[in-house]
Amino acid sequence: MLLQGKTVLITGAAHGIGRATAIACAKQGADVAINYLNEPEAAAAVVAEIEALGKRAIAVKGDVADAASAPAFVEAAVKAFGKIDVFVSNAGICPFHAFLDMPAEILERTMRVNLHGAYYMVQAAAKRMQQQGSGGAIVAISSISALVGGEMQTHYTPTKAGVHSLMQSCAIALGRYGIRCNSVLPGTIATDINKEDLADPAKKKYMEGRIPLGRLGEPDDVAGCVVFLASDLARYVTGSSLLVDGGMFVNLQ
Ligand SMILES: NC(=O)C1=CN([C@@H]2O[C@H](COP(=O)(O)OP(=O)(O)OC[C@H]3O[C@@H](n4cnc5c(N)ncnc54)[C@H](O)[C@@H]3O)[C@@H](O)[C@H]2O)C=CC1
Ligand SMILES: C[C@H](O)[C@@H]1OC(=O)[C@H](O)[C@@H]1O
Repeated sequence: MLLQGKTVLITGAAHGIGRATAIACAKQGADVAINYLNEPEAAAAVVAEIEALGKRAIAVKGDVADAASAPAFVEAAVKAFGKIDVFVSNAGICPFHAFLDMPAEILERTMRVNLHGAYYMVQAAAKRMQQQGSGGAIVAISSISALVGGEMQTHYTPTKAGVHSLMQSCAIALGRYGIRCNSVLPGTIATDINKEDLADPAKKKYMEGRIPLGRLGEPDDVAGCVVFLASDLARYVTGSSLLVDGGMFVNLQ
């Protein structure tokens, strides 16, 4: 088991990639604390699924855009499990919208959730890891969108570039404490975040056609890569990023 005896915290883990990662970590022996925004039933179902695997789990409500939610999440996990070993910053939104008439509130909310939220959470987790004195692993879910643009994502892609950059800088700031920081860059993974966008069959077919492996990603495709970066198999990996996109990025022609 790659995470036996570890405590893992994951933001935005009631659904999608966060949920799959929470369950994958438990399957590898971890106790798991999940943060959720406003889906108490879905969060409770994740907790139940982890407990059925014989591991401990808690769900903590909080909006990652609220700076106070970060220390509250970390404290709740420490109270339940005594320590934290791995932190996964996953919560994110992508309300597709055109650039020229982008409402300020959509821009600002996207920045606050995706970038400020990641910053507050990673900082709170790192503080605790530094106090514990036994290192740790931080993995942030960035995106292929850190590297390429999106017409309806002008507010979103900069946040994902920011998260990727945050991990690079944190790798330097936290390396002396044995805390590794890496990012995962998913391509197009079928989840609630893009359900509406991919409901258009032409758009879905176009996206699939751009992927050499021939299919959209599934949350579990990303979860396995997070487990790897969180585990001691990746003990000399920090400041790095892992594209998990079925080859979409390299498919020019
Ligand atoms: N699905 C995809 O194609 C890709 C997703 N990503 C990233 O993966 C991460 C997870 O997204 P998915 O699982 O795809 O979508 P999802 O919509 O299934 O999950 C996102 C989760 O974040 C939570 N969340 C949203 N705002 C929050 C807030 N303010 N505080 C706490 N939780 C909040 C939601 O409640 C939800 O449970 C996001 O950061 C997204 O940007 C990156 C690349 C591709
Ligand atoms: C939500 C989009 O389908 C998804 O999000 C990302 O980060 C990828 O770039 C995809 O565009």
